[in-house]
Amino acid sequence: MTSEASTTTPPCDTTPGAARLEVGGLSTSFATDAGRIQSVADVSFAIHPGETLALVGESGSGKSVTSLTLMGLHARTSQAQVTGQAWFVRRDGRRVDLLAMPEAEKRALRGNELAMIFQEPMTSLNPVLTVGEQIAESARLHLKMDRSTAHAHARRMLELVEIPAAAQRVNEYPHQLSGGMRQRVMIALAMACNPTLLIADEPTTALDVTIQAQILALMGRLQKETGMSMLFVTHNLGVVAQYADAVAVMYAGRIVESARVHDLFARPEHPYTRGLLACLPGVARRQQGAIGAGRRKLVAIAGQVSSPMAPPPGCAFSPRCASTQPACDSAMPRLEAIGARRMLRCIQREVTA
Ligand SMILES: Nc1ncnc2c1ncn2[C@@H]1O[C@H](COP(=O)(O)OP(=O)(O)OP(=O)(O)O)[C@@H](O)[C@H]1O
Repeated sequence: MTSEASTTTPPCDTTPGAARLEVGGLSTSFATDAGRIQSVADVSFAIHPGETLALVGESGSGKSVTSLTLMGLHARTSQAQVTGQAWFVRRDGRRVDLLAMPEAEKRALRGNELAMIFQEPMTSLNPVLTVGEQIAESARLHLKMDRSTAHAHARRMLELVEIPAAAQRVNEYPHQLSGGMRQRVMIALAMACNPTLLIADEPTTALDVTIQAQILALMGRLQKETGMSMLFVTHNLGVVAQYADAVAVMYAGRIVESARVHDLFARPEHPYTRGLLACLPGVARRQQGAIGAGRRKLVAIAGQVSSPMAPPPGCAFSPRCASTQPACDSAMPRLEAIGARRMLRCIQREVTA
């Protein structure tokens, strides 16, 4: 652990009580044969009602671990150790800490007010139940519907996610559906109890580009209609530019920068964010009014992410940072508020300001 670990960042929202979810100083570590690894450290962000926060970062940066920690879905065998807070405003207005609540209470929230969809629906759909039975089961459990009302609800949900011939599909098994249809079923299942927060972990990555666009458009429409908030995990900044309201950039288990999407694309502050945006084709940047965006070539950031087993003593990005200086290697910079809904973890700004 680094010197910063003892001083965690408080929830980062500037208007207390306005957010649907306020995460503060969330850290998750796992026991492995080679020792305990810190997969996520001091993660803080806020999601407002009806808004989408995109969590972006390279593979292994801790996006999925953050989502699974919020849902309380780590396998028991992983011996996950979690600290921090995640204040969630329930439908009845009560503010509860997702990380501190008893498992039974959490189970009642999951699939109800709090739902999640994954990249590969086959891992979460039950292969031996029809898609209708799966949606109906959730409606019976959480909405206390009787059998026939729940079955009718399942069909309506399939219609809502624009599955053609829903009356017939409701009686089919997951393996009878295409990848895009299965992802729609996952969304129907997640939406069955009208969640107020949906966590979507790379929900379209496994699909081809046309189907991806359809699914993203569908999710955008459902969000508008229901007013739910969304945590959208992705490594695709083009998707962020088009669909998210706010964005938090993760690097090696930590948030390095967060902002409203337009602000981040127009004025990226962290050298890592600048590197990521340089990798983005001009069209997505222009959509967000990014300064000086042209038809850029895709550029990869040189170097590799440090191993979570052996993190560097200071800023984890320092070994790859073009503007690093000696102070960057002495202590992990803190995530600091630098404006309305803007956070930055970098000492460069203090030095150059
Ligand atoms: N159960 C576990 N036990 C040990 N290490 C884990 C466990 N789950 C995740 N990790 C490690 O935590 C780190 C973060 O993983 P995570 O899956 O959150 O990354 P990610 O940003 O979601 O990547 P991707 O985009 O590839 O899904 C990685 O180094 C991963 O190997």
